[in-house]
Amino acid sequence: MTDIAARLLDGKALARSLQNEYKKRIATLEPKIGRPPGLAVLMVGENPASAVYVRNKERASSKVGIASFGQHFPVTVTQTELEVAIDLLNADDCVDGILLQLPLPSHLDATALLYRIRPEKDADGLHPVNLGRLVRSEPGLRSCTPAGVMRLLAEYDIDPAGKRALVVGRSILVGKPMALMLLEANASVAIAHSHTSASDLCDLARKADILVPAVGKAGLIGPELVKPGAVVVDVGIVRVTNPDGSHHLTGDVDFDGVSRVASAIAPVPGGVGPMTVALLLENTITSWVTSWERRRSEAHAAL
Ligand SMILES: NC(=O)C1=CN([C@@H]2O[C@H](COP(=O)(O)OP(=O)(O)OC[C@H]3O[C@@H](n4cnc5c(N)ncnc54)[C@H](OP(=O)(O)O)[C@@H]3O)[C@@H](O)[C@H]2O)C=CC1
Ligand SMILES: Nc1nc(=O)c2c([nH]1)NC[C@@H]1CN(c3ccc(C(=O)N[C@@H](CCC(=O)O)C(=O)O)cc3)C=[N+]21
Repeated sequence: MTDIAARLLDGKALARSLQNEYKKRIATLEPKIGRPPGLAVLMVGENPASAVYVRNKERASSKVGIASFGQHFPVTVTQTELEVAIDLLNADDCVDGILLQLPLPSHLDATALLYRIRPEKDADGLHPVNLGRLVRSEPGLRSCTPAGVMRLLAEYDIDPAGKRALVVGRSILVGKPMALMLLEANASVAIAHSHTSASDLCDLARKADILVPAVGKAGLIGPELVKPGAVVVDVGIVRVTNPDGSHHLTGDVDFDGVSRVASAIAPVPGGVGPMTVALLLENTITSWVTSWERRRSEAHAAL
């Protein structure tokens, strides 16, 4: 095996510097706008990956000066109760971003709820209007995780143009928008999923210059699936129970093995996760500024 010491794609450090920029931007604009940006997170029940996300989001929001409007519902919450919560947040002028934590318990219709969020407040970029804009390569609010991956690649001067990319996973939250963003950046993109045979996954992965696993299965990607010199961006988040009952987070990638083959690797934790949080803050700030500009131009038009 070629022994290459892979570069670490340090999402944690990049997210920290982005947060410092956001903090300055908010401090400059808040006196003009007259209120801080507001982000509302709706979470239902207990999900370990969501709990990590919610905790990190709240910490980062308070650090940069975004007001949090978190609401945590029990698993027994009804569709109507969530609809009412979304309607109130849609109408609340202090709320710029609304995020509905996924997955939801199976008695709830996640799609209907995502469609109910006003597209201008869709901090997660999951409303069909925003997904449609992405398909068309138009500006709009974009899914935070794939947008975070693209920002991380750019930071390390990794240009997907002309490269072969493989995205493993095809969810609306990560896999599909990830593939579209890599395509927009002129990569030749393939997508693998649960119906892809093990041998096809192996063939596709070993050809990929950029490999983005987004599945949630620890150890799915070992060194035998990685082209020497490839860039590997691990999106998966898996909570593993240690023998002593404590927990740690890992991704889809066998980090030790793959980092000997890849030229660059984004680890879990410390890679894509913090970038997701950063891009969520960025989307919220974008909505805050856009809604202020819209209101200002409406006020001018009324004069
Ligand atoms: N780092 C971060 O910021 C974030 C991390 N995550 C993590 O990323 C992972 C994926 O999240 P999400 O997309 O929401 O999850 P989903 O469960 O919605 O999607 C998983 C995808 O993986 C595919 N899949 C399942 N098993 C295999 C397999 N053996 N081989 C190839 N593909 C497979 C599924 O295929 P099919 O469509 O056929 O079912 C599906 O498309 C999770 O671990 C999640 O916690 C999620 C969001 C943000
Ligand atoms: N509508 C919706 N949008 C999401 O984006 C979404 C979601 N639902 N449901 C759950 C998943 C999971 N997810 C994570 C984001 C960041 C970290 C994160 O900050 N990870 C740190 C963890 C550090 C620590 O250990 O605290 C890291 O990887 O370094 C984790 C998980 C977003 N998700």
